[in-house]
Amino acid sequence: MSTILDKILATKRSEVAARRTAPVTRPEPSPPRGFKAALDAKVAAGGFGLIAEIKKASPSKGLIRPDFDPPAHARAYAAGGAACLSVLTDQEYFQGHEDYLIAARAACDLPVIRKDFMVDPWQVAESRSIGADAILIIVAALEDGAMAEIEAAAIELGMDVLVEVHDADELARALKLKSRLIGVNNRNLKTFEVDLQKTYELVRHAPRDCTFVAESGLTGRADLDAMAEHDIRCFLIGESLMRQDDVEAATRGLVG
Ligand SMILES: O=C(O)c1ccccc1NCC(=O)[C@H](O)[C@H](O)COP(=O)(O)O
Repeated sequence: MSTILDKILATKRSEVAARRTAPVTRPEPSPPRGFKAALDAKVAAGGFGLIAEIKKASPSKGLIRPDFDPPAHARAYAAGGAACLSVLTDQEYFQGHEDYLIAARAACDLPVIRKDFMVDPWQVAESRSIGADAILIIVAALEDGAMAEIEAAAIELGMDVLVEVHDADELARALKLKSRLIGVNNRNLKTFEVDLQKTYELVRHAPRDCTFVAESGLTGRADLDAMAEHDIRCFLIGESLMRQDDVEAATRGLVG
C-alpha cells in the first residue's frame, strides 16, 4: 500500500522533471543566513531554538490558516523570538508556494528553511535562487547516494541541511552525512499519529555533537519543557502556532 510520502514523492518527481527544463530567472538572493548557527546561538544563550513554520494547510489537517499572510506571520514569529523560519513551498499537498518563502524572508532577518521534498540536487539550486538558507533531507525518502548528492549541492551553495529521521535505522543513515543538524519527526507519515516518546528514545542513543530538532505535533510550552528534560532544546512548530489569533504572543509564550 502506498503511503502519503510515496504519493508526495511521485508528484514531486514529475514536477521537478517538468520544471527543470525552464530557466530560473530571478534576481540574485542575499547570501545565506546561518540557519544552524541561529539555533545554536539561542541554545548557547540558555533559550530554546524555535523554527517557526509558515504552513497554510497539510495532508493530515487540510486548511489550517484561512487568512494566510506569510510576511505578517514572519514578522510575528521574529518579534516573538523565533530563531528561524520554515516555509512550506509544496503546492499540491500543503498549498504552499515559492513566493511565500520569498515574501517571508524579505519581511524579517531570520534564516529560512525551504520545507519541501528534495528528490534531486537541481531543487537545491532552485531553493537558493528563491533565498532559502537551508533545505530539508527526509531520510525515508532517499537512498544514501541521493542524500549525499543533495547535501553536497547544499554545502556548495553555503546552505545548511536539516536531516529528518523517524527511527534508529534512519538516524544511523543520517549520521553518514556531514550535517550535524538532525530533525526527529514525531509524526508517523503512514498513520499521522504523533508520539513524542519515540523522540526521547532516539535522542538518548545519539551522539552529543549534533543539534537535535524535535518536529511535529508540539502544542505548547509544557511539551517544550518536557523535551528539555531530555536535553532537546530546538523545535520545529507549525500548526499550533498558525492557529493562534495572536501569533507573536503565542511565539513569545513558547520561547520567551
Ligand atoms: O503535516 C503533515 O500533515 C505532514 C504530512 C506528511 C508529510 C509531512 C507533513 N508535515 C511536514 C512537517 O514536517 C510539519 O509541517 C512540521 O514538522 C511541523 O509540524 P506541526 O507542528 O505538527 O504542524
